[in-house]
Amino acid sequence: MEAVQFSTVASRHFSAASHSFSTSRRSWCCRDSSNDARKPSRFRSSWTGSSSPTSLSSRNLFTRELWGWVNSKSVTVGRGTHGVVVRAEMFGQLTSGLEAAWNKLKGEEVLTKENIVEPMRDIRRALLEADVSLPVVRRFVQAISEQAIGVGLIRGVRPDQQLVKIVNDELVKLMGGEVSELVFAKFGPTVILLAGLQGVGKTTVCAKLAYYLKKQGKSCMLVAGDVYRPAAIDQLVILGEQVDVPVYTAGTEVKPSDIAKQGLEEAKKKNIDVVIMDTAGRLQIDKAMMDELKEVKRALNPTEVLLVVDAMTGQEAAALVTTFNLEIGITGAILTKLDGDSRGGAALSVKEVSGKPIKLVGRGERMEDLEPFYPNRMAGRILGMGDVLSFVEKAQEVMRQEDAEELQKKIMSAKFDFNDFLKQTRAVARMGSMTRVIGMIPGMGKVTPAQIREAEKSLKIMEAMIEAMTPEEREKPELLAESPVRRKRVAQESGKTEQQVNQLVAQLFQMRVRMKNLMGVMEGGSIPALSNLEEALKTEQKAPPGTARRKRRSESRKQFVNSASTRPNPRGFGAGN
Ligand SMILES: Nc1nc2c(ncn2[C@@H]2O[C@H](COP(=O)(O)OP(=O)(O)OP(=O)(O)O)[C@@H](O)[C@H]2O)c(=O)[nH]1
Repeated sequence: MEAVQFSTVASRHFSAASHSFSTSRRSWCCRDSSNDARKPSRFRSSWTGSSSPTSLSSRNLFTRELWGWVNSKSVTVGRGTHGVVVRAEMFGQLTSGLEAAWNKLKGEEVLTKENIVEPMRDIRRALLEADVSLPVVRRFVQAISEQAIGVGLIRGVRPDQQLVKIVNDELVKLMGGEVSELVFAKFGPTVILLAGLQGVGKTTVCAKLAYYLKKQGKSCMLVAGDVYRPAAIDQLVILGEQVDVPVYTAGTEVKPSDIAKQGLEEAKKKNIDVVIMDTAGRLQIDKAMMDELKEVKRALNPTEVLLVVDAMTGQEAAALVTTFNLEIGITGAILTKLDGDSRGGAALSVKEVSGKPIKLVGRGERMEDLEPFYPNRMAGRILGMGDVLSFVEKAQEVMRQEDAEELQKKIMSAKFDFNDFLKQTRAVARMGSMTRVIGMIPGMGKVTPAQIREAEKSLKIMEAMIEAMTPEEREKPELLAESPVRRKRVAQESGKTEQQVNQLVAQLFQMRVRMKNLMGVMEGGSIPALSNLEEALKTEQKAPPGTARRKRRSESRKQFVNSASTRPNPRGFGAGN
């Protein structure tokens, strides 16, 4: 068998051969699927030939190949039909609990309200056992169920894999979505105040953080503010030496807020970039500790106030973050001891319960064991299903491309109907907020938030009217164009005015012509086509009043006449029937 590295030939020639991913060899193997003979040159010719890699058939092949990949015996994704079990080391119990949920869906064709009941119960149980707080679990399961029922069928993707993807995306959201970066002061030293209960790893985090920031080229200074445990000062000095960072100490007789002020002055004199202040912990929250922290905070005016919490305390960690935030005001949390026997409750609950992000995580006792908290990586680890996730993402991408191609055909033949309209609007909604989507369209940079809000409102109104149409009317808008009675019915059923329905129908016909024209401009390539599109948009905007519109109107009329099986009433919308 001709084995090649995926990164080289196979990546470019993906759909020309069938692939299997062997985890033991960590390389991609390509085999000509139509002919077992080993003919690497044939792969090349099929891709340098006339058939475009983006043609519909090649994409179908691509989907099939991916399907083969993820189902091949050598792929290690979960138990049962996939063969070997891969379980994330971290949160092992949670991972196997969730695995039970996917397994319940084996053999199902689609996700339905009925067949997700059991998996949802498993997900709920797994999260509760991981010590995730109950309200968080409730919201999470609710969100998953809603999406699972509403999700469309993706060709080649099994329902259990779809569910894995939905759970993954929700887990990422639950943990805050994006990485929450540390904030640095614009002028003078950045001050990071660390707080937390006894033994959670504060002192260790001080040094780890200095080590982490030093690697980013920042000079650091540690300030020893734990005056109640003399050993804590010594510990900080030793750790400071270990990471080669100066430590400011003033003994145990000085008030922590004074130590803070003196330390900060010293750092300013030395032009230090970041000052990290260690504070005393307590066995549990008490008023004296909170008052002292408030005083230190006032003295330092810190850029970041980070609460250090122990991951092994589960949802208790989330409750602590909430309390500290209410009492002293914090900017985020650092979760330590994630390398230990933590069940996941803390990582999953902190953001949702307290509203404050986990900024960093400690995963060991060594100085280098501190890293940013990546919600997506964490979700991946919890699920232990990297292969399935990337497969579903790729399949979704392929589906989007196929959709786009079908859409393109409809646009070119001016057959774009209300079903397409609804489908496209919903697809856009799935891509994220309107602001984000608009931001990706060339020439749309100057759209104001107010305009976007208006557009979102209009889309909702349009959706309501389209939903009140019969399937036949959606497919053949001509029926509505010809019949005021139908339009009146749609208006009544959707709770909108007849004028709004008339406008919507008229807009669809105008849209058909405009899109056909623009698609014509875009044909022929990607990058030049994009600039052509921008040019076309600009020309449309610049055209003297009346010219473009007149041209569009006449084309719109022509198109309308062509597309209607019977001609609409020449008196136009609103004329009696
Ligand atoms: N396994 C593991 N151990 C850690 C981690 N972070 C800290 N520790 C250990 O936890 C213990 C307590 O850490 P300290 O830094 O002394 O905790 P502290 O919060 O400063 O404690 P007090 O000074 O008593 O308030 C030490 O043995 C550390 O080595 C971590 O991420 N993983």
